[in-house]
Amino acid sequence: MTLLDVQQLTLAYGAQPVVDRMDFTLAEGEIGCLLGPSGCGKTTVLRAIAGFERVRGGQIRIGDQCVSSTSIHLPPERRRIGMVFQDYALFPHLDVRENIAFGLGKQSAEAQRQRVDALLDLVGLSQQAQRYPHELSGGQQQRVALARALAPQPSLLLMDEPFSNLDVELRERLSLEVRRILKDTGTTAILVTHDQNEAFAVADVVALMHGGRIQQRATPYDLYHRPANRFVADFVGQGVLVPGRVVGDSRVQIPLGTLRSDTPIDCGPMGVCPVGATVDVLLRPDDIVHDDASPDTATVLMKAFRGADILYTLKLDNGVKLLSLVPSHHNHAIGERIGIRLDVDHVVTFYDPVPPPAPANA
Ligand SMILES: Nc1ncnc2c1ncn2[C@@H]1O[C@H](COP(=O)(O)OP(=O)(O)OP(=O)(O)O)[C@@H](O)[C@H]1O
Repeated sequence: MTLLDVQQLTLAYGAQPVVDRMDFTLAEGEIGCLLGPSGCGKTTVLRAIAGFERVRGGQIRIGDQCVSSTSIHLPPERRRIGMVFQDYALFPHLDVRENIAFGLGKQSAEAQRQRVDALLDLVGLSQQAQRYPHELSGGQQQRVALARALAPQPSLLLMDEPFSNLDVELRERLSLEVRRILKDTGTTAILVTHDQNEAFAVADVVALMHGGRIQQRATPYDLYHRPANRFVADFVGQGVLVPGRVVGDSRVQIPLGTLRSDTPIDCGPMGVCPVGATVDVLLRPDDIVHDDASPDTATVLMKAFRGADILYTLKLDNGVKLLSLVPSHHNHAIGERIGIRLDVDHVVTFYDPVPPPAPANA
């Protein structure tokens, strides 16, 4: 069942448009993510769903109720929404147990105690129940904030950059833990972040925003392996675009060989690309495999040590640059030639029509 249905949502601050006719849905129990560069409007969308911003067009439905449209605006406290913010926003004068119990006012003392005990157990803080926020680490404070938001069993949980105040290692651990907690409780949630690793760790489905629009809504896997356009390909993961020539319905030739796509090569308005068309082919660092036995070689231009792997920037003799992720025990010097071969699972091509040359005397 669809729990959140955002249709043709249009938002603006004064005369400044922020979001333009955005569609976004979430099924019950699904975790979505709004991902995108700073200023693309993620937080504004979240605030509109929470009821803190009025919409300029379109509508937002939660369950079977329209909560926002140009004529309807349900106040935030009537939307059954839980929120987790970047700065935790815990009450400093209440201990962990009291913070979590805060939104449970109408329940009996015994029901409250049982609910808080269950949540303390869920977020792994049963031993810290009597502590005050200043006596907790950042990660522990964020878990309290999550437990507090989940306590009244919201129909939808909104999380705005919840991990950005944490160090990288904790961010990774907590994001996996938050996903586990949301799945255990069957909570429908939206995460807002500009960090793709966080988006991939937490979400079932990611909407990548840019210029007030969703560029692609897809699973993390498809966003990486089947980017819909150049912006998505560039924002998500690393990679390079190399020139390719279409040599058949689903085959494209690039400097290191011929790739076979599982779908016909698309030339936009022209439909399936005719033989001879030129396209750009996306090559991810994991598409280029280091292989001493390969007849194809490239020169090491740069290298970035990443612990388990080294990310090499390579140059072919024809000047084309590539990225290759190689286990770090293959430690090559800059300027060295190394053997490489293609190992491409998903062929991603982009076609942009080349404008005809201007007449010489124009
Ligand atoms: N209260 C406001 N008044 C006017 N303009 C605003 C207001 N809040 C945000 N904006 C503008 O609206 C646009 C979208 O802002 P928003 O905070 O939604 O982006 P974001 O994608 O969440 O960015 P970030 O990742 O930096 O938080 C930006 O250009 C921002 O400057």
